[in-house]
Amino acid sequence: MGLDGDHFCLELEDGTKPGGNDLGLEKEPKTIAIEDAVKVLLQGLGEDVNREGIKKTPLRVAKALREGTRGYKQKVKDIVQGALFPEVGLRDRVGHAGGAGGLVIVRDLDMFSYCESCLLPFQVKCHVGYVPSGEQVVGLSKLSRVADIFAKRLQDPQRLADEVCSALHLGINPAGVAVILQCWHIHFPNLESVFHDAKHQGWITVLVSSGSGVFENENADAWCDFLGLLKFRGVTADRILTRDSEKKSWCPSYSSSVAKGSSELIAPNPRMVAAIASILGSLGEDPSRKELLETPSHFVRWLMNFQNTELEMKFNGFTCGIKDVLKPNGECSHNHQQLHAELSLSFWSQCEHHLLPFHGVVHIGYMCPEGFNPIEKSLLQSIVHFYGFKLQVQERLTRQIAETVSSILGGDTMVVVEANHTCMISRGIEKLGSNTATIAVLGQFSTDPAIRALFLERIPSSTTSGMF
Ligand SMILES: Nc1nc2c(ncn2[C@@H]2O[C@H](COP(=O)(O)OP(=O)(O)OP(=O)(O)O)[C@@H](O)[C@H]2O)c(=O)[nH]1
Ligand SMILES: [Zn+2]
Repeated sequence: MGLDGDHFCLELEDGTKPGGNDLGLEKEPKTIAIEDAVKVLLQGLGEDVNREGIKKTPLRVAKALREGTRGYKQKVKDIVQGALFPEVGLRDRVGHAGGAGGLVIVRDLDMFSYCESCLLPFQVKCHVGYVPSGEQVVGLSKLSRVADIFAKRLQDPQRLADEVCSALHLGINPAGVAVILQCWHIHFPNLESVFHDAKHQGWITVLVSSGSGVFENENADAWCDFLGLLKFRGVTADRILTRDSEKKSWCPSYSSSVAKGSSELIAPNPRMVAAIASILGSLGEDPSRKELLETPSHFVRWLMNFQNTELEMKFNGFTCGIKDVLKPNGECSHNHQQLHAELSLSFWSQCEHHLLPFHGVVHIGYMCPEGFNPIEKSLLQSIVHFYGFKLQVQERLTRQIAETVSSILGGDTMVVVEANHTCMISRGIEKLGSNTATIAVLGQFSTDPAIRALFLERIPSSTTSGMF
C-alpha cells in the first residue's frame, strides 16, 4: 500500500497541531513552579534530572497534574446554562414521564480523579440519575461534563458523589438527583512488605452514593428504580458504603502509614514534602486543608519505594542467595531440558515519564535440565520486585528480568510482562481498560517458535479488571 505524505500530516480538523494547545500551559508560572518541584522530587529519589529518559519528566508531570485538576477552573453554570430544553410530561394520564417525573439515567461514565490522601489517580465509573421537573430536561452529555468538573480535582469518593449531586441539583433544578460511583484505587505496597506478603493483587474498591430531592432519603422508592437498572453492573444497595462507615480505609496510604503509627516510619524527606505542598498550592488547592495535611508525606512515602539506593541493598540481599539455585532432585538426568513456567508474579513500578504507577504481572519461562528442581518462586519474585521498584519503562523492566534470570540459569529464558499504565488511562489519551504486554526472549526461546508458543499457551487469560 502506498502512503503519500498526506498520511503523515498531523494537522487536526480545526487546523491546530497536536499538542499545540499546550504551548500556553507550558509557559505559565504555575506549570514552571510544578516543574521545579518535580525536579526536587527526582533529586530526592537520587535521580539525575538530566538523564535522557527523565529530562522531560518535570514538564510531563506538571502538564498531567494541571490537566488532571482542571476542574478547579471550570464552572457548572457555564456547562448547564443553555443546555436545558423543554420536554413535556404525560398529558391527562396518571404516571410520570418525560420532563415531568420520568427517571433519566446515564450509566457507565468512565472518569479519573486524584486521591486527595495520596495524590495517585483513582478510576471512577459514574452512574447519574435524575427525575426531571418543570417540563424541562438537560442535554445528556452535560451530566458527564458536570461530573468531570468535580472528578478533575483532588477528591475522596464520597465528596465527589456529593459534589456532583448537589451541582446537578442546583444546575437543573429537578425533582431529585442520584449519583452512584464505583471507584478503584491502586494498592499501596511498599518495598519491605511485598517481600513478605503477596496479597496486594487487584484493586481497592468502594461504592458510594449521594441523593437529593426525591432521592434524599436512602430508602425512597426512587432508589429502587435507579438501582434496579444498575444491578447488572454489580451495583446493589447492600454494597454501597454507608456514610458513617470508615471512609479513611479507602485510601491505602492511611493503612500503610497512619494506622501503623507514624513513629514506626522514617520521616519523609522535608524538601520533598515541601515540594509536594507547593504543587498542591500551584494546582489551586489549599495545602492546609485538613484532608490534605498528610498528602505530601503519603506521596513521598509512595515515591521513595522507587529510590535507587534502597534497591541496591535489597539486590545485595538476593544476589547472596543466588548460588546453587538449581538443586538436583536426585532423579537421573539424561541431559534433557524441560520448560518451566512461573506465572503471574505481581509487580509495581513507577513510569519514569509521568511519575505514575504501572503495575501488573510477570510470567517467566526457562529451560531447566531434567534431574533438577525448578528455581524457587520467591527468588524469581525478588528479582521482579527488584527491577519493578524503580523509575522504569516496561520494555526495560522486561529485558532486565530476562537478563538476570538468564544469567543465573545460563541462557534460555522468556519473560512476558502484562501491565496497566496509569499514564495511559488517567491522562493524555485516556485509554481506559488498555493493557500493555512486552516480551523478551533469550537463547533457545529466540530461535524456537514452538517453545515460545508452548510457554505462551500456559499464560492465563489476562485478569486486569473485575472488581465489583
Ligand atoms: N515505550 C514506553 N512508553 C511509555 C512507557 N510509559 C509511558 N510511556 C510513553 O511515554 C511517552 C511520553 O511521551 P511525550 O510525548 O514526551 O509525553 P506526553 O505529551 O505526556 O505524551 P502523551 O502520553 O501522548 O500525552 C508517551 O507516549 C507514553 O505513553 C513505557 O513503559 N514504555
Ligand atoms: Zn489514595
